[in-house]
Amino acid sequence: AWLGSTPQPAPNQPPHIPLTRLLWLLFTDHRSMWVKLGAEYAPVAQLRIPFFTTVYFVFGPETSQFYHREKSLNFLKGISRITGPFSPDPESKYNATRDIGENVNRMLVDPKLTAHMVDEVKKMETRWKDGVTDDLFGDIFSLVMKINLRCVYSIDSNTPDGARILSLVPQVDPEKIAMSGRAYYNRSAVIKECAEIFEELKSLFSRLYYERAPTSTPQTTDGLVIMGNKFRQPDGQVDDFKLLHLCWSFLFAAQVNTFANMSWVLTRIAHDPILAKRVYEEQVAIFSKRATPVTSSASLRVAIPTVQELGEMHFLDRVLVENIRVSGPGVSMRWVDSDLSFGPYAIPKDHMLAFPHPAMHWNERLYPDPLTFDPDRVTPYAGLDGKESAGAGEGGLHGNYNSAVWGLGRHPCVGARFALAEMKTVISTLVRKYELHLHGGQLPALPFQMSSLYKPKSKVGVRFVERRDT
Ligand code: HEM
Repeated sequence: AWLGSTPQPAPNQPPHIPLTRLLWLLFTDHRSMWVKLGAEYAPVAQLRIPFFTTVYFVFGPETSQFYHREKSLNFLKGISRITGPFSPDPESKYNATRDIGENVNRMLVDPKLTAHMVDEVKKMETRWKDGVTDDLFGDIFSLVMKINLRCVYSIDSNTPDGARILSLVPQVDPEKIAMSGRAYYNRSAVIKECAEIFEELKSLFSRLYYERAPTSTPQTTDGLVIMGNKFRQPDGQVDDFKLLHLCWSFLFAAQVNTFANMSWVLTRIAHDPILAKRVYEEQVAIFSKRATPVTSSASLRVAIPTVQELGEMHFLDRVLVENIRVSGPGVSMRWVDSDLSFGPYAIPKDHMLAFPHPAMHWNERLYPDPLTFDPDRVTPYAGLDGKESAGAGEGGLHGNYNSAVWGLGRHPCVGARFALAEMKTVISTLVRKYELHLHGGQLPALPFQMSSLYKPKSKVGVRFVERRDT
């Protein structure tokens, strides 16, 4: 009955989306699915998903402030309904968000941060044969994980422990698991495998902590030691579960979108010579402003950007953010903790409430020609309802309720500044040294995915041709 029929909603209940309608759009036109459903059902609709729950959807910019600011919408419970069984903490008892923010934002004042990142880029380059990678997204995936382990937890991926962590973490990447068929038809086996990996990771992280803690000073910048100290219990032992949970949540949160966005932007640069020229020219302009200007091609190829210089890369900023907007098919989820209303509609507690990003980010009245990548776009502060965006005038990454690329309101991305620093350092380093050429010349096709940023189905090859002295 759930598949075929559309129940009549109670008077104050929003309309039902027939599951067949959603499935039809999914298979025939997944890119415009949320935009079409938004056009048909905005502002609120419900969908009964067999064996799961009823999900209420709010669509578009008119609902953005309500969704992002409402106190009784539970972010952690929302995530844990999807990925919880495959996480170290199925009941989401420990909220690692604040600790993650504290950990990564502290790194931004480390003067060696960008040098460490550039060093990891160099190691990646040595693995390319004749400057060619046939799997850009794969290479960037491991680059980002290596940078994050090294910069935040001082774990070198070339050590046996680092290499082991690097091989284990992708196996418990909840996004990958949620997109794999096995998570549904062989659920208990997948949960058991995850639990075994979490046990091994827990011992690894705690052992590294105990090895380092005795010789560390109060000024240490080693995030693993700082966090371990924080989780020290009165008996001197570290709460190793919290340490594991934090390390895993951080590695996952810092990985999925950062690596995908960095890879997409490099792919676009390799595909579009005009974009490549604009990105490169901004780099030239920024480095020529140094007290000792970096002007020769040879010195430009090896210069290491400072965090302050990264902040001046405004064009690259717009490229990165525009790419998240275009490449994000994802749906944000919250658990409804207490009964809510939106306009005439009642949204009962103990259900899921979802905000499909495309219904706002690909809304053509807000973003004309929405699927076209255009870094010169300006996102209006006033919504389609004519009302000013809640954050109007505040500025910052989370100030405009028409743009949720970095999250908004009660749950903004705590790693946004770190992610930008990392993406800009890597892209700046590669673009100053190389001209990029995309194999086949075509942007990769986009498969159906529920992930927050698309990952292409097939591998993306890029040739990095070293720039010559001019
Ligand atoms: C391109 C890279 C990134 C993008 C596009 C991105 C995007 C987002 C978005 C849209 C949200 C809000 C989700 C929602 O409302 O449901 C979010 C939350 C979050 N992000 Fe990011 N993120 C990125 C990188 C990072 C990094 C590098 C870290 C950590 C180092 C991080 C940590 C987090 C955390 C912990 C939250 C949850 C915040 C909370 O509990 O309120 N993110 N991110």
